[in-house]
Amino acid sequence: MARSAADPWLNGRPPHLPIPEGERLPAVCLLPGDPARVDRAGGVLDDFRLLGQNREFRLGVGHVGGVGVAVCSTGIGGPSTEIALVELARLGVGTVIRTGGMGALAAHIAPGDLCVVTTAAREGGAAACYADPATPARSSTDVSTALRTAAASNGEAPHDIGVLSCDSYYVGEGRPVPGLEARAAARLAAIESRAVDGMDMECETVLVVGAALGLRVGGILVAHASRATDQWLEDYEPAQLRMLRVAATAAAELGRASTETR
Ligand SMILES: O=P(O)(O)O[C@H]1O[C@H](CO)[C@@H](O)[C@H]1O
Ligand SMILES: O=c1cc[nH]c(=O)[nH]1
Repeated sequence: MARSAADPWLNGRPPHLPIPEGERLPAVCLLPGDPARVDRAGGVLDDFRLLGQNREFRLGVGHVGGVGVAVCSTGIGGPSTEIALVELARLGVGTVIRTGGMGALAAHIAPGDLCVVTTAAREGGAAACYADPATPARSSTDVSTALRTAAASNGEAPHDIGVLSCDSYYVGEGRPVPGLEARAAARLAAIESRAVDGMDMECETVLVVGAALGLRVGGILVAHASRATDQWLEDYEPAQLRMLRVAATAAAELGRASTETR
Protein backbone atom coordinates (compact mmCIF):
# COMPACT_ATOMS: atom_id res chain seq x y z
CA MET A 1 0.00 0.00 0.00
CA ALA A 2 1.41 3.40 -0.99
CA ARG A 3 1.76 6.22 1.50
CA SER A 4 -0.52 9.20 0.90
CA ALA A 5 1.25 12.56 0.68
CA ALA A 6 -1.71 14.26 2.38
CA ASP A 7 -1.83 11.71 5.19
CA PRO A 8 1.56 9.96 5.25
CA TRP A 9 0.85 7.27 7.86
CA LEU A 10 1.49 3.65 6.95
CA ASN A 11 0.11 0.58 8.77
CA GLY A 12 -0.92 2.75 11.72
CA ARG A 13 2.55 4.24 12.02
CA PRO A 14 3.22 7.98 11.72
CA PRO A 15 5.89 9.53 9.51
CA HIS A 16 7.85 11.03 12.44
CA LEU A 17 7.34 9.39 15.83
CA PRO A 18 9.31 6.16 16.21
CA ILE A 19 6.60 3.77 17.34
CA PRO A 20 6.82 0.05 16.60
CA GLU A 21 3.88 -1.47 14.72
CA GLY A 22 1.15 -2.62 17.10
CA GLU A 23 2.50 -0.70 20.15
CA ARG A 24 -0.23 1.08 22.14
CA LEU A 25 0.70 4.23 24.03
CA PRO A 26 -0.54 5.11 27.54
CA ALA A 27 -3.16 7.86 27.91
CA VAL A 28 -0.74 10.42 29.36
CA CYS A 29 2.53 11.58 27.80
CA LEU A 30 5.29 13.77 29.23
CA LEU A 31 6.80 16.17 26.69
CA PRO A 32 10.38 17.27 27.32
CA GLY A 33 12.01 19.32 24.58
CA ASP A 34 15.44 17.73 25.03
CA PRO A 35 15.65 14.09 23.82
CA ALA A 36 18.15 13.34 26.63
CA ARG A 37 15.40 14.11 29.15
CA VAL A 38 13.42 11.10 27.90
CA ASP A 39 16.05 8.82 29.43
CA ARG A 40 16.16 10.96 32.57
CA ALA A 41 12.40 10.54 32.84
CA GLY A 42 12.94 6.82 32.33
CA GLY A 43 15.00 6.90 35.52
CA VAL A 44 11.97 7.98 37.57
CA LEU A 45 9.58 5.47 35.91
CA ASP A 46 9.29 1.71 36.52
CA ASP A 47 9.95 -0.78 33.67
CA PHE A 48 11.08 1.99 31.30
CA ARG A 49 11.36 0.89 27.66
CA LEU A 50 12.77 3.06 24.92
CA LEU A 51 10.62 2.63 21.79
CA GLY A 52 12.92 4.50 19.45
CA GLN A 53 14.30 7.76 18.16
CA ASN A 54 13.76 9.58 14.87
CA ARG A 55 15.15 13.10 14.39
CA GLU A 56 14.42 14.99 17.66
CA PHE A 57 11.66 12.61 18.64
CA ARG A 58 12.76 10.11 21.28
CA LEU A 59 9.90 8.01 22.64
CA GLY A 60 9.65 5.69 25.63
CA VAL A 61 7.11 4.17 27.99
CA GLY A 62 7.13 3.18 31.65
CA HIS A 63 4.89 2.96 34.71
CA VAL A 64 4.24 4.75 37.98
CA GLY A 65 2.32 2.69 40.53
CA GLY A 66 1.19 0.36 37.75
CA VAL A 67 -0.16 3.17 35.54
CA GLY A 68 1.44 3.59 32.11
CA VAL A 69 3.17 6.87 31.27
CA ALA A 70 4.71 7.78 27.90
CA VAL A 71 7.56 10.24 27.36
CA CYS A 72 8.24 11.86 23.98
CA SER A 73 10.73 14.64 23.24
CA THR A 74 9.44 17.46 21.05
CA GLY A 75 12.72 19.04 20.01
CA ILE A 76 13.04 22.82 20.15
CA GLY A 77 10.19 25.12 19.18
CA GLY A 78 6.73 25.08 17.69
CA PRO A 79 7.07 23.17 14.40
CA SER A 80 8.50 19.94 15.81
CA THR A 81 6.24 20.19 18.87
CA GLU A 82 3.18 20.43 16.59
CA ILE A 83 4.24 17.25 14.80
CA ALA A 84 4.67 15.38 18.08
CA LEU A 85 1.26 16.50 19.35
CA VAL A 86 -0.67 15.58 16.22
CA GLU A 87 0.96 12.16 15.96
CA LEU A 88 0.59 11.41 19.70
CA ALA A 89 -3.10 12.37 19.62
CA ARG A 90 -3.72 10.03 16.71
CA LEU A 91 -1.81 7.29 18.55
CA GLY A 92 -4.32 7.53 21.41
CA VAL A 93 -2.65 9.89 23.89
CA GLY A 94 -5.28 12.04 25.62
CA THR A 95 -3.24 14.18 28.03
CA VAL A 96 0.12 15.89 27.52
CA ILE A 97 2.37 17.57 30.07
CA ARG A 98 5.31 19.67 28.91
CA THR A 99 8.31 19.02 31.15
CA GLY A 100 10.83 21.66 30.20
CA GLY A 101 13.33 24.29 31.17
CA MET A 102 12.83 28.04 31.09
CA GLY A 103 14.55 31.32 31.73
CA ALA A 104 12.88 33.05 34.69
CA LEU A 105 11.96 36.70 34.30
CA ALA A 106 10.28 37.21 37.68
CA ALA A 107 12.86 38.01 40.36
CA HIS A 108 11.19 35.74 42.92
CA ILE A 109 11.82 32.65 40.73
CA ALA A 110 15.33 31.30 41.35
CA PRO A 111 17.27 28.85 39.17
CA GLY A 112 16.12 25.36 40.16
CA ASP A 113 12.61 26.46 41.16
CA LEU A 114 9.68 24.47 39.79
CA CYS A 115 6.80 26.25 38.06
CA VAL A 116 3.32 25.03 37.09
CA VAL A 117 2.30 26.70 33.82
CA THR A 118 -1.18 28.20 33.84
CA THR A 119 -1.00 30.33 30.66
CA ALA A 120 1.34 31.00 27.74
CA ALA A 121 1.73 34.31 25.93
CA ARG A 122 1.41 33.69 22.21
CA GLU A 123 3.93 34.57 19.52
CA GLY A 124 4.57 31.35 17.66
CA GLY A 125 3.74 30.34 14.12
CA ALA A 126 2.68 26.70 14.52
CA ALA A 127 0.00 27.41 17.12
CA ALA A 128 -1.48 30.18 14.95
CA CYS A 129 -2.38 27.51 12.37
CA TYR A 130 -4.61 25.83 14.98
CA ALA A 131 -6.25 28.75 16.78
CA ASP A 132 -6.51 32.44 16.06
CA PRO A 133 -3.73 34.39 17.87
CA ALA A 134 -6.40 35.99 20.10
CA THR A 135 -7.33 32.58 21.54
CA PRO A 136 -5.74 32.30 24.99
CA ALA A 137 -3.26 29.50 25.66
CA ARG A 138 -4.32 27.94 28.97
CA SER A 139 -3.52 24.73 30.79
CA SER A 140 -6.37 22.35 31.57
CA THR A 141 -7.42 22.84 35.17
CA ASP A 142 -7.21 19.15 36.05
CA VAL A 143 -3.64 18.92 34.70
CA SER A 144 -2.48 21.96 36.70
CA THR A 145 -4.26 20.67 39.79
CA ALA A 146 -2.66 17.23 39.42
CA LEU A 147 0.76 18.88 39.06
CA ARG A 148 0.27 20.98 42.21
CA THR A 149 -0.94 17.96 44.18
CA ALA A 150 1.95 15.83 42.92
CA ALA A 151 4.40 18.62 43.79
CA ALA A 152 3.08 18.82 47.36
CA SER A 153 3.35 15.04 47.76
CA ASN A 154 6.98 15.27 46.55
CA GLY A 155 7.76 18.05 49.06
CA GLU A 156 7.90 20.73 46.35
CA ALA A 157 6.27 24.18 46.37
CA PRO A 158 6.07 25.27 42.71
CA HIS A 159 5.19 28.75 41.52
CA ASP A 160 2.12 29.23 39.30
CA ILE A 161 3.36 31.06 36.23
CA GLY A 162 2.50 32.58 32.89
CA VAL A 163 5.21 31.87 30.34
CA LEU A 164 6.13 33.56 27.07
CA SER A 165 6.87 30.96 24.42
CA CYS A 166 9.24 32.38 21.88
CA ASP A 167 10.46 31.09 18.51
CA SER A 168 13.95 32.54 19.02
CA TYR A 169 16.37 31.62 21.84
CA TYR A 170 18.92 34.37 21.22
CA VAL A 171 17.61 37.74 20.04
CA GLY A 172 13.98 36.66 20.64
CA GLU A 173 14.75 36.01 24.30
CA GLY A 174 16.76 39.24 24.46
CA ARG A 175 20.24 37.67 24.38
CA PRO A 176 23.00 39.77 22.85
CA VAL A 177 24.24 38.55 19.47
CA PRO A 178 27.22 40.36 17.90
CA GLY A 179 25.95 43.32 15.91
CA LEU A 180 22.43 42.91 17.28
CA GLU A 181 22.98 43.97 20.92
CA ALA A 182 20.69 47.01 20.76
CA ARG A 183 17.94 45.00 19.10
CA ALA A 184 18.22 42.25 21.73
CA ALA A 185 18.20 44.78 24.59
CA ALA A 186 15.08 46.45 23.20
CA ARG A 187 13.45 43.07 22.87
CA LEU A 188 14.30 42.16 26.49
CA ALA A 189 12.89 45.48 27.71
CA ALA A 190 9.69 44.82 25.75
CA ILE A 191 9.37 41.33 27.25
CA GLU A 192 10.01 42.65 30.77
CA SER A 193 7.10 45.08 30.35
CA ARG A 194 4.73 42.15 29.78
CA ALA A 195 3.05 40.16 32.55
CA VAL A 196 5.06 36.97 32.07
CA ASP A 197 7.17 35.11 34.62
CA GLY A 198 9.49 33.18 32.32
CA MET A 199 10.39 32.25 28.75
CA ASP A 200 10.46 28.92 26.98
CA MET A 201 9.96 27.82 23.40
CA GLU A 202 7.19 25.15 23.42
CA CYS A 203 4.47 25.78 26.02
CA GLU A 204 2.28 27.85 23.71
CA THR A 205 2.28 25.11 21.09
CA VAL A 206 1.52 22.39 23.64
CA LEU A 207 -1.38 24.35 25.14
CA VAL A 208 -2.92 25.66 21.92
CA VAL A 209 -2.34 22.80 19.49
CA GLY A 210 -3.05 20.20 22.18
CA ALA A 211 -6.33 21.87 23.12
CA ALA A 212 -7.35 22.20 19.45
CA LEU A 213 -6.79 18.45 19.11
CA GLY A 214 -9.02 17.78 22.14
CA LEU A 215 -6.20 16.85 24.52
CA ARG A 216 -5.88 17.80 28.17
CA VAL A 217 -2.81 20.03 28.33
CA GLY A 218 -0.43 21.47 30.89
CA GLY A 219 3.16 22.00 31.78
CA ILE A 220 5.72 22.05 34.53
CA LEU A 221 8.94 23.96 33.97
CA VAL A 222 12.13 24.24 35.94
CA ALA A 223 14.01 27.53 35.91
CA HIS A 224 17.36 26.80 34.28
CA ALA A 225 18.33 30.44 34.56
CA SER A 226 17.20 33.77 35.94
CA ARG A 227 17.23 36.70 33.57
CA ALA A 228 16.41 38.95 36.53
CA THR A 229 19.65 38.09 38.39
CA ASP A 230 21.62 36.80 35.36
CA GLN A 231 22.26 33.45 37.11
CA TRP A 232 22.61 30.15 35.22
CA LEU A 233 22.19 26.78 36.95
CA GLU A 234 25.29 24.77 36.00
CA ASP A 235 24.36 21.60 37.92
CA TYR A 236 20.98 21.22 36.16
CA GLU A 237 20.44 17.45 36.45
CA PRO A 238 19.05 17.31 40.04
CA ALA A 239 16.49 20.05 39.29
CA GLN A 240 15.36 18.22 36.15
CA LEU A 241 14.91 15.02 38.16
CA ARG A 242 12.79 16.85 40.76
CA MET A 243 10.57 18.19 37.98
CA LEU A 244 10.30 14.79 36.32
CA ARG A 245 9.31 13.08 39.60
CA VAL A 246 6.48 15.58 40.04
CA ALA A 247 5.38 15.25 36.42
CA ALA A 248 5.45 11.44 36.55
CA THR A 249 3.38 11.40 39.76
CA ALA A 250 0.81 13.74 38.18
CA ALA A 251 0.76 11.76 34.93
CA ALA A 252 0.01 8.54 36.81
CA GLU A 253 -2.81 10.20 38.74
CA LEU A 254 -4.32 11.62 35.54
CA GLY A 255 -3.84 8.31 33.74
CA ARG A 256 -5.40 6.30 36.56
CA ALA A 257 -8.43 8.58 36.63
CA SER A 258 -8.91 8.49 32.84
CA THR A 259 -8.68 4.66 32.80
CA GLU A 260 -11.27 4.46 35.60
CA THR A 261 -13.72 6.69 33.70
CA ARG A 262 -13.40 4.81 30.39
O1 LIG B 1 14.32 22.26 28.48
P1 LIG B 1 13.70 21.99 27.15
O2 LIG B 1 12.42 21.22 27.27
O3 LIG B 1 14.66 21.33 26.21
O4 LIG B 1 13.27 23.41 26.55
C1 LIG B 1 14.01 24.60 26.64
O5 LIG B 1 15.36 24.43 26.24
C2 LIG B 1 15.49 24.75 24.85
C3 LIG B 1 16.50 25.88 24.69
O6 LIG B 1 17.75 25.52 25.16
C4 LIG B 1 14.11 25.17 24.37
O7 LIG B 1 13.48 24.09 23.77
C5 LIG B 1 13.46 25.62 25.65
O8 LIG B 1 12.07 25.66 25.65
O1 LIG C 1 16.83 30.85 29.21
C1 LIG C 1 16.21 29.85 28.84
C2 LIG C 1 16.38 28.60 29.47
C3 LIG C 1 15.68 27.52 29.00
N1 LIG C 1 14.84 27.70 27.96
C4 LIG C 1 14.67 28.88 27.34
O2 LIG C 1 13.89 28.99 26.39
N2 LIG C 1 15.35 29.93 27.81
